[in-house]
Amino acid sequence: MSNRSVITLSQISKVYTNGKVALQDLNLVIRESQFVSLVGASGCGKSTVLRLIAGLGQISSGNIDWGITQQARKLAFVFQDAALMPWANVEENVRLPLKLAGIAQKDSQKLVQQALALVRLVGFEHSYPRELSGGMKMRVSIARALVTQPNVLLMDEPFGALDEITRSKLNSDLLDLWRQHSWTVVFVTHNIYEAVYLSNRVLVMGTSPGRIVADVEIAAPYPRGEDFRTSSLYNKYCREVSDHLAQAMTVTL
Ligand SMILES: Nc1ncnc2c1ncn2[C@@H]1O[C@H](COP(=O)(O)OP(=O)(O)OP(=O)(O)O)[C@@H](O)[C@H]1O
Repeated sequence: MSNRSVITLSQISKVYTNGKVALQDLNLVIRESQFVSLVGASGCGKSTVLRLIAGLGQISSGNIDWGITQQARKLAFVFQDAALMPWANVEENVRLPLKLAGIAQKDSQKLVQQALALVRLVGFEHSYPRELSGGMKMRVSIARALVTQPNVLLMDEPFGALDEITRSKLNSDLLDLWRQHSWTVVFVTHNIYEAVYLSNRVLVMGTSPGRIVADVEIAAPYPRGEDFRTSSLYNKYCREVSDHLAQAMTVTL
C-alpha cells in the first residue's frame, strides 16, 4: 500500500433541498489501496459520503480533491440491490457499462469474460437473473463494476441483503480480488463484523449531523481467513468499533 492520498474530503457539508443537514464539516483522507469501511446508524450519511465521492450529487460546501488525474481515475459503484436487467442474460448485464461507453461487442468480449472469471461466473453467461441465487446476482453486479477495470471501488452495502454464509463467502472473495488488484475501496456497511474483517481502516460515523467520530486502524495482516475471524484480535477490534458506535448513538438518541 502506498502512502499517496487518492481522495481528500475537506470540510464537506451536505444539505439536501428539504433542509436536512446530512453531513457537516467532514474531513477525510483515503490513501491508495486502502480498504476503508464506513459504519454508523441508519441515516448518519454513509451513502451520502459515497455518492458525493462518486460525483452523484452536489456538495453544499467544502471540497473533494483527487490524487489521481481525471483521465487515470476509474470509479465503479456497487449498490445494495444488484439492479440487474431482468430481460438480459448475465453476459449482457456485465457488458452494459462498456456498451454505454460505445465499445463494440468484439472489443468488449475479452473484458466481459475476464470480469466473469474474477467473480467465478464462467459458464453462467447465458443465464438470466431469475435463474440465479442472491449471491450470484451480486457477483454479476460486481462483475459489471469490474468490467471497466476500475481503480476506485465504491460499495454501498453490497452484501446487506444476503444470508450470513453467502455474505461471508463474498467477503472472502472480495478480499482476494482486492489483494490482487490493489483497488482503493470505500465500503458502506451496517455490519461491524464485516467491516473489521475486510478493512484496514474502519470509520465510525455519528448522526445529526453526519460526521466521523472514530477512525480505527485494523492492524491485522492479510490474507485474513477463518483464523482471523476467530482470533482475539478480531474480537478486540469488533468491540472497539462497537463501543465507538454505541457512544455515537448515545449522544444522538
Ligand atoms: N435525496 C434526499 N433528500 C432529502 N434527504 C435525504 C436525501 N437522501 C438522504 N437524505 C437524508 O440524509 C440523511 C443521510 O442519508 P444517507 O442515506 O446518506 O444515510 P445512511 O447512513 O447511508 O443511511 P442508511 O444506513 O439507512 O442507508 C438521512 O437523514 C436521509 O433521510
